Amino acid sequence: MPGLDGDQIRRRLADARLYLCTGTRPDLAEFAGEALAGGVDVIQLRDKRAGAPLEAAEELAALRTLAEVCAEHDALLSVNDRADIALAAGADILHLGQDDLPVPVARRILGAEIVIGRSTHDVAQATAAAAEPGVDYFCTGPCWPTPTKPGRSAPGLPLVRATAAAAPARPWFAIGGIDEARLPEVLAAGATRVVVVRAITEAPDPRAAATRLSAALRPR
Ligand SMILES: Cc1ncc(COP(=O)(O)OP(=O)(O)O)c(N)n1
Ligand SMILES: Cc1nc(C(=O)O)sc1CCOP(=O)(O)O
Ligand SMILES: [Mg+2]
Repeated sequence: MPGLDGDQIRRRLADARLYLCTGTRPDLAEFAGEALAGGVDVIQLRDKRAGAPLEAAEELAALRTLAEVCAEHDALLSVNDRADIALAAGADILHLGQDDLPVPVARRILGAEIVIGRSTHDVAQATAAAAEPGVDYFCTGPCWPTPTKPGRSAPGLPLVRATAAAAPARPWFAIGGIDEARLPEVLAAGATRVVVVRAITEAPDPRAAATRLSAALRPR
C-alpha cells in the first residue's frame, strides 16, 4: 500500500495477525487477492527458488502486482532482504534476517518511514531485536523444522514461550511450520501473530485456508 506514512504503517502492523510470504507464481494477483480476502494482513514477496533467483526487474514487476492487490484490500506489502527493491517498489515493510543487511545500513537507505522487521532464532536474538534501534517488529522461529527453510534448526515453541514471557513492546510473530492444526499450540505458547508460507501457498483453497487461520487468530 504505497502512500502510507510510517506511523500509519506501524499502527496497521500492530493490528496485524496473519502474515503471508509467497514466491512469484503465474496466478500471483488472483492468489494474493484470495489470501487477502481471507484475512491475510501482510503479504511478503519471498522468492527463493533454488537455481532461478528473480532478477531485480522481475521482482519489481511482481511487487507492482502485489501492491495493486494490497491497495484493494488495505493490506501491507513487505519485501524480503533488499532495501533497494523495497524503496523502488514503495513497499511498507522490509524484512531482514540475521545474515541480511545490518539494520542501520538499511535505515540509511530507506529513511524513517518504511517499517523494518527482523528474524530471530534464539532468546538472545529476540531480546536484541526487541530493543535494537530501527527495528519495528521481529519474528521468532522456526517453531517446527520446515522444508521452506531447509537447514535451519528449530528452536521450537520454547522460544515462543520465552518471547511471550518477556512481553516485548514491539509486535512479534511466530514463524516456521505453522499450519491450521498446529496454530492452537502456537497460540497457547503465547504468540498472537503468525507468519505462514505453505499453509496458504500450498492450500487447495487459499482463501478458505486464510479465513480459518485468521478466525483462529481473531477469536470473537
Ligand atoms: C516475516 C518474515 N520472517 C522471517 C523471514 C526469514 O528471513 P531470513 O531469515 O532472512 O530468511 P529468508 O526468508 O531471507 O530466506 C522472512 N523472510 N519473513
Ligand atoms: C522463511 C522462514 N523463516 C523462518 C525463520 O525461522 O526465520 S521459518 C521460514 C519458513 C516458513 O515456512 P512454512 O510456513 O512453509 O513452514
Ligand atoms: Mg533474508
